[in-house]
Amino acid sequence: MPMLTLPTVAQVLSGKGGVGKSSVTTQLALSLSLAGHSVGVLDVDLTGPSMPRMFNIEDAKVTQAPGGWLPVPVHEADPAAGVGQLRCMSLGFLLHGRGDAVVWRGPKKTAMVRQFLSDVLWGDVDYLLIDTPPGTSDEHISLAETLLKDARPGQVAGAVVVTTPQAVATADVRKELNFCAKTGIPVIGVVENMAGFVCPNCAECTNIFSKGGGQVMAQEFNVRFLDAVPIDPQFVMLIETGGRPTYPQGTVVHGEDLSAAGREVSNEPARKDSSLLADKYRSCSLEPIFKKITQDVVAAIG
Ligand SMILES: Nc1ncnc2c1ncn2[C@@H]1O[C@H](COP(=O)(O)OP(=O)(O)OP(=O)(O)O)[C@@H](O)[C@H]1O
Ligand code: SF4
Repeated sequence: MPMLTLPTVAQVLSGKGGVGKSSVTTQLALSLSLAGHSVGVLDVDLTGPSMPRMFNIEDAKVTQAPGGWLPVPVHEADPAAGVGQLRCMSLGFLLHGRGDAVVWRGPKKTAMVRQFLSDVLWGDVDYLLIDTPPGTSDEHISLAETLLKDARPGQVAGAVVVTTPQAVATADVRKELNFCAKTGIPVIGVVENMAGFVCPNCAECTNIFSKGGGQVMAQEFNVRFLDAVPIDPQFVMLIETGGRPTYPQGTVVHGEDLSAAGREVSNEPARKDSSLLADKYRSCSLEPIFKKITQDVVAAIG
């Protein structure tokens, strides 16, 4: 296999499922692109690809061009506004239906990961973020083998490791940090996600999943602690709907409050440029935290 021509690569990893890897990947990508960088996101969560939904580009199709696949644009660059382009590649775009199950054995997953790393035409992208499935499965081993064997020196920036604070999560995430050490993947830092819930009414912080577990783990492994990200109901909506328009607060039809469940306005024409997502991201209370995490990641990558 020839040397990879990828831009700087950072993987988002966690030994535990559901801790927010895909959410963190999405926010890092938006934060980087809104800071003017050109960004690619590769979704190697082959059995549960969530990037197309999170970016609100579920119905997009990947185009085959001479030399490889063209990734799907999330938004285009807008130099006047200081915004860089954002592109995404996911197996989700290649499946026939949204509910299709991917039941593949290891060799097929390995082949797909290698193909994603070599055959996607990212173009002029500054950073490539890779969203991974939980654990240390076939996808992780194939990624590590391919990147460390075929990448140029310095091309693989390392891993952002996501955990939630409680011991049951950090126990699994410790295994991921040991995996990084064994395979030689540098750890950029640890994000402690879902660290407390700040009440929107009284600003009281309740530590639903305990607190500080990610920070303690980072100290133990002598790696950078990037930040703690609280639980934010507005953020769930942003991630769940991919920025799609939802009914405004207090929309009651036939006695049903459509805004309460964050129901989407289905007849609203789709905004192809996903600028809605960027707008909602900017107004989310977690934006300053992700902005700081992104700056620290960029500083660490150098
Ligand atoms: N800080 C947060 N505040 C509120 N909700 C969050 C936060 N982080 C993640 N979530 C929500 O938690 C759920 C799981 O997040 P996500 O899909 O990013 O996790 P994951 O680790 O990628 O999952 P998987 O292991 O299935 O790939 C999503 O519904 C997301 O909206
Ligand atoms: S103090 Fe508790 S009950 Fe009161 S508004 Fe805040 S979270 Fe809700």
